[in-house]
Amino acid sequence: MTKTCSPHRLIISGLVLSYISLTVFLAITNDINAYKWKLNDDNNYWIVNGSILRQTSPKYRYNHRLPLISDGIARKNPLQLLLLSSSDSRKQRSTKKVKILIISRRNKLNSFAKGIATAIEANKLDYSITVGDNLPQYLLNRRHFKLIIFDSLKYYVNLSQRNKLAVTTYCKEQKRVGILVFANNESVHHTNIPILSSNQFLPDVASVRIKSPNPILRLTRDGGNVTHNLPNRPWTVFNNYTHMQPILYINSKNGQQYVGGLLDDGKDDNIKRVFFGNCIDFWLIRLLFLDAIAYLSNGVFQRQLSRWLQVDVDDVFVGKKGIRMTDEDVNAMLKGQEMIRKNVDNFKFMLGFSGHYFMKGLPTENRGDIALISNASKFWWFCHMWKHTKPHLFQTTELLIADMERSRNFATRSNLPIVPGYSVSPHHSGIYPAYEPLYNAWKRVWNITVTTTEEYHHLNPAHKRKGFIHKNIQVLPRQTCGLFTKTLHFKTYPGGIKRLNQSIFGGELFRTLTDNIICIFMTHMPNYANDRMAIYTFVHAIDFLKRWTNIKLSSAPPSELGQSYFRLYPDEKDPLWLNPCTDKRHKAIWPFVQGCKQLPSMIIVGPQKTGTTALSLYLSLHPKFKPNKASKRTFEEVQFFNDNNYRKGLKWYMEFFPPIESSLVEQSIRYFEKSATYYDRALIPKRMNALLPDVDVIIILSDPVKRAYSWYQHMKNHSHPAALNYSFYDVITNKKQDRLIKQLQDRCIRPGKYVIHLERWLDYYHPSHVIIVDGKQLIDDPIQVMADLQIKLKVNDILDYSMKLQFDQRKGYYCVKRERGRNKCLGRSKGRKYPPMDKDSEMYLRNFYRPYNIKLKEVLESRSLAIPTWLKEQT
Ligand SMILES: Nc1ncnc2c1ncn2[C@@H]1O[C@H](COP(=O)(O)OS(=O)(=O)O)[C@@H](OP(=O)(O)O)[C@H]1O
Repeated sequence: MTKTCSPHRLIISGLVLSYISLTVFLAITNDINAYKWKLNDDNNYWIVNGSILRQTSPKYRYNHRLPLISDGIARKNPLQLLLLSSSDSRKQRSTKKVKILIISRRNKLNSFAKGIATAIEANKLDYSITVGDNLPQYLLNRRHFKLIIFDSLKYYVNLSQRNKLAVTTYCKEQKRVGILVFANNESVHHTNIPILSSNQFLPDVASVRIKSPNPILRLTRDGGNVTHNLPNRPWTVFNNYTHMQPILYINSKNGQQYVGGLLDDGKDDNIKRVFFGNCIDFWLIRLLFLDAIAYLSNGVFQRQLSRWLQVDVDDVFVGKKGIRMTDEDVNAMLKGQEMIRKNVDNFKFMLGFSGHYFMKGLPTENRGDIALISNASKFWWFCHMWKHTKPHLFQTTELLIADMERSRNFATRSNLPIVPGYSVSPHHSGIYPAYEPLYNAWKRVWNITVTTTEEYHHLNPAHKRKGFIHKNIQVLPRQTCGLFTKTLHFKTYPGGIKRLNQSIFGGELFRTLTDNIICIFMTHMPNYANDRMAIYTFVHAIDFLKRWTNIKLSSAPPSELGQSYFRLYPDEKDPLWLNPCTDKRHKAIWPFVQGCKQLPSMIIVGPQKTGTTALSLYLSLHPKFKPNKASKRTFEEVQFFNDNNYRKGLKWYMEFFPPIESSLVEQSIRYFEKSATYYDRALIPKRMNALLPDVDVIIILSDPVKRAYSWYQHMKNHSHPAALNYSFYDVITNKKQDRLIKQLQDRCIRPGKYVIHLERWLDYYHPSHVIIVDGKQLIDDPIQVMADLQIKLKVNDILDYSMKLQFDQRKGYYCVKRERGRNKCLGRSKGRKYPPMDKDSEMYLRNFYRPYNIKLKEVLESRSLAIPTWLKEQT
């Protein structure tokens, strides 16, 4: 959990004044004004609701009757009910395939368009982005956009007739697709949209105010005049409009009022539009943006108003003497908690403890430890490591378990009300990248079902953090509130208190609270001691949120949050294993770094029955190529990226590629594996690319008709009941719903729809990493295939395979030459003898595959990939 921020020393008095004035200026509730924050080290007393609170040391007492947090809380909590019944959650699910289209004036990567994209992503919605040169062509056949955003007002009003027609036709035909337009420091004097004109209004802005009520307001609430954190860019104001209504007013310093946001409710042409006169980096526009996208998409992109808040206070006993909590700090924390509870139903701080450090501070701080235990029932508690040791550093799982058991004994002795099933790990160690012993020990000692991390997929960017489930433990994304273990005093806050206030009052923290339905923050004990910055931060952030939004905040036990999170985002359940060696932070919390440098650099992905075993054998004859270690557990193939093995985690895969002796490393030996089922499984290109983005993907394409028949024969040989009882023709043409026949039919036919699967691979791999091998040529002339393949694999020492392979009359295939005796051929299950395919089946399948093959040739051609001879002949 420890993160360091190097604090800057600033002059405290000015800061104090500025932050007090800001607080007062924002007219935050009486409670907050009454609460006295500790502003410097000398001023360490507290005023709550007007009176100084200095509680005498509470007696250290054990309360044996303190219960575990019971299901009762969960039952009372509205979360589950709401998520089950909410139309918002249904919409969340249904937005999976629908998207927002951003049409950008300049290029896709300009920072303004990126800002819009980030806001969309942070709200877990999908988008596409185009530069919009040829909109009719772009919009053709793309029916999934429910909203169009222009990042430039000027570009929008000056669209060519052709592009404009394409956009308006699309909006009308796709039924009620709205348009959102941002002015980005631009004025529009002569516009070909008669109802709108604007001129430039330079930055003399005193305040901004929402027009309330107005039809788009839902999440946003009119909080009054905004005078802080105003945008640096000049406003575009709209000065001549008809049939539209203002939604945002700008007040200049000389007292004039202008319109900075407009709504066209679509009465004229059935297309709703919203215009913003400034950019999304102004917090109020970003907030209104969320309402605008909901309004303009007729609710498709509307998100629920409920949010769930969890604030973890990690390491409550861990900390150097002098920065730990005193009993007064504990009282202040309880008071702060009371304030938060007024706005957040069921809220309690969630305290994480490492028992070893209990009572190891200064005398006043030890009284703080006692106060925490005495008030244990007023908080939620979660277990942590006994000495705060990173789990991946334990030598054995037994030692890890023993450490956790010590923690559990401490909790039992101290009667801590442990929240069921929740824990976190020091420095995120073992959660991601997943360290299996941690998952196993957690299950065994604490029956953990939920944890959190900031590290999945990476720490940054924060808005892309996701959740996943591993070994039945739900891992939820955790957010940052801007406070770290070493953030102790306002005066040394990095960037000064101004920076913290910016984050609270509309900035990063405010965005995090508005964007995330479930917000889990990690703070640390010293944030509640010293200047008590955490209380300041959360009380103000929540108050500001209440003032400017209609969001309803509640808290619920983590087990509830876990279930709800994956109900909202079922797509996130499956983890994605990335290479820990490519992220400095991950590398530091992963004990097997040697292994992650040692993964395959080429993979034969299939499809099945195209000659994958033969190709794998040929590759292994090359002195530079090494196949994965054989394993009895997996027979011939590793199949890591398929569901069952993938769930075993990365370490499991790495064991197939043991470290190569150093002499061989110098010769740059390359590992490879072949798993023929990879080719046609939907999730595999994504999973493989996440772990092995630079791997060479080798795909063998043979005539799909013959491939289908080969599979049928294979299954017959394995006594599949449908293959034994039905002819090939019956199986491939069967329309009945018999499960076994359907299953066999599917495996005969589906992999051969090559183009469908290939396009998925090409979504994740550049064609320069995709190598197509002609399956027929692999049978007829493997020596030439291997010569070409070595060139594609950029091998320096080309092996002449005529030295290694020769045709074997008995087998009817090429086999490996041996110095003495018979050739080494593949086993009986490869190159089987079976009767030729019947004509009806062949004709049926030829017709069936024709359109797929035509498309396959087009795709291969368009990516300059090799076209197999059999495909050229058939199309
Ligand atoms: N040298 C050599 N020896 C034997 N067989 C060869 C060889 N080269 C290619 N083939 C063709 O490979 C087919 C088996 O394909 P796979 O190895 O990909 O099958 S599997 O998916 O791994 O089960 C196999 O299919 P069947 O003829 O149906 O057995 C062969 O057509």
